[in-house]
Amino acid sequence: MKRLAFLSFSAIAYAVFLSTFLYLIAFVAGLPILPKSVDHGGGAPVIIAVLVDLLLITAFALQHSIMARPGFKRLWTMLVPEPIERSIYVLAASLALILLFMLWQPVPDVLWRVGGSGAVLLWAVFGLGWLIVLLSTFLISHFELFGLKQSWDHVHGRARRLAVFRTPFFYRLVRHPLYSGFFIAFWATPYMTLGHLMFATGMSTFMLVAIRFEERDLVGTFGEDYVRYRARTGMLAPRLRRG
Ligand SMILES: C[S@@+](CC[C@H](N)C(=O)[O-])C[C@H]1O[C@@H](n2cnc3c(N)ncnc32)[C@H](O)[C@@H]1O
Repeated sequence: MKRLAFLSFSAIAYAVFLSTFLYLIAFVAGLPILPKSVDHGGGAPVIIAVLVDLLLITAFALQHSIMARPGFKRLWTMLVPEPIERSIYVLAASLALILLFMLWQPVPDVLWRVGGSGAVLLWAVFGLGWLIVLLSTFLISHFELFGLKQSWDHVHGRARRLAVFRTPFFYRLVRHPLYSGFFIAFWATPYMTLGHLMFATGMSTFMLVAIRFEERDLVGTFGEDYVRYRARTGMLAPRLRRG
């Protein structure tokens, strides 16, 4: 019974994540039909908008960075059941994003506006970024990344498996293709406002910091395999020269 309750919780967390992820795509695209997007809804004075937006990005970054650390997970799983620890993380990350969507204050000053075929090209790059994000989650292990696999295994009485070092497809060339996809999706736009620039800059800074922490953990987990991989692979873009 408890196992099924865990699985239901993980399924709900996954559904919340999926809805949040889809909303994020529309939010960054600035779709005017949304109640709130990076460019629509709200109307605070610029200084208030900048402060609120920076706080929202910082809250998201802190939630993500703290809850992903092995030390935090060790302490946290003394309080919460291990099979749903990842689902709680996924739910917390989604809630931090929902908070950002709700309270985001657009700063509508336009920095660039591209029309015609340039706009089509930029939208295509934007779509490609999201596709890379989604594909990368499946390359690493989509259902494990979003907590479903852990509670599924628990229902079937399977012991928790150790992390496996993988370098499939994009990962052969780039160590963090999922983040590369986010970089592309956040920056490729035919209509860049000051608010969007703040969002893209804040999230990009967070990802660069997150990579430092993640790589430290990955070296701790996979040791020399990861050190050698790091030496031969690009961080966010493929290396042009081998060395
Ligand atoms: C949100 S994913 C991001 C993965 C990577 N930073 C990227 O941008 O593609 C984070 C999880 O992926 C795992 N991970 C990252 N690189 C990995 C690899 N080469 N093999 C296995 N797991 C990896 C980390 O341990 C962490 O649990």
